[in-house]
Amino acid sequence: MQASFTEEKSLSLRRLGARAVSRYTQSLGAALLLCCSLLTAPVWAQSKPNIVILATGGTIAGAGATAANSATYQAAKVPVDKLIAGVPELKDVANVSGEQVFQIASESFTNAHLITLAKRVSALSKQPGVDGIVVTHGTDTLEETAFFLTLTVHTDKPIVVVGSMRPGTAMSADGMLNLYNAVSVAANPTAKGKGVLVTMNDQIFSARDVSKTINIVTNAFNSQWGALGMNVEGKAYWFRAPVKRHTMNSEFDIDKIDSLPDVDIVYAYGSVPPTAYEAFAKDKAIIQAGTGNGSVADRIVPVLQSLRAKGVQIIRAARVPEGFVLRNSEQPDDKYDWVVAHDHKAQKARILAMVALTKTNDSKELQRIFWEY
Ligand SMILES: NC(=O)C[C@H](N)C(=O)O
Repeated sequence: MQASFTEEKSLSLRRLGARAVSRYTQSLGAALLLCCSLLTAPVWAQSKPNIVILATGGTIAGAGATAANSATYQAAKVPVDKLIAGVPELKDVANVSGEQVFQIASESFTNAHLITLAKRVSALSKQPGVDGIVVTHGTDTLEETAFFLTLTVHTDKPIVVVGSMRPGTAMSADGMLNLYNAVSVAANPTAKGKGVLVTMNDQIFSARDVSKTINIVTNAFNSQWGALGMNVEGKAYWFRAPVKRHTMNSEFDIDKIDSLPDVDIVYAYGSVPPTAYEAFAKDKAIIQAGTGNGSVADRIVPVLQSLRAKGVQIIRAARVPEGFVLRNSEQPDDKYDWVVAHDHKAQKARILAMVALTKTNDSKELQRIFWEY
């Protein structure tokens, strides 16, 4: 049956509309296809971040005689270019370059090493062509170096410190995946502004409160406050963020620090003698890793009061692995003009005290700094 004019007109309008809709759909589809192809372009086609690896030695650069030697090896043997060559997948996540700053086991780090490394990190972080920095480091003092960097390097670019518990020559060596995780995190924009990070055993820790707590397994690093997140197959999953001051929000700047004052640690125990404290009488500060809540033996109190009277700052930390030292609990800190280290273990308290003493020798200012960092 022939359709009437009106019907024909409406029919053609419908056809026009349908054609327009299908053309629009086709062009929309093409546009979407183009966007998707750009988004899923092969990794090499996307511009990748530039990450610099500063190598300092440690077990991650270690070598053992056989694959069974996971604990018997020599640290600080493998140069940075071989570390990078050993993980070809790094080029999938970043444009990587390497510098050999030192080649030492980290138990041999000194204050001079800390300053040299931090100044290099600071200089690199100021270069527009550098998007992130990875520091490979021995695990023994990794936490101290990472904390020093987070206190003194003014950048929001990701800085990630990484090590390994087994040499690359061992079965189930952990260094390669640790390095891949570290570069992935340093290349990840979501890692910006979180302070210096430590990646070990797939976890991402804050440099502030991570410590090596076990000395012969690959999950050697822990924080009593937990990891910030995890890195799995090159992707970071965050669950927490730091609340203490660091990097851009720090009042300390490595570009203005050329030396560090003497601060040493006394490890307290039943019958600890006064000589352990008097040995450091010329220091700017003595950290006591005290029993329990940072307690001080009654025979040691007058020794510390005498040292304080000579200008030595007394800082009470605890040898207990978890918890934090409360001011005036069991010890009259206000009366004796002592400082408490808050939740910092003695080795971290020493780093913070050295940095703080480059700016102040006032015990009330020191206490503020221990609350805030
Ligand atoms: N796993 C390690 O890296 C231990 C070594 N002693 C170091 O700190 O350099």
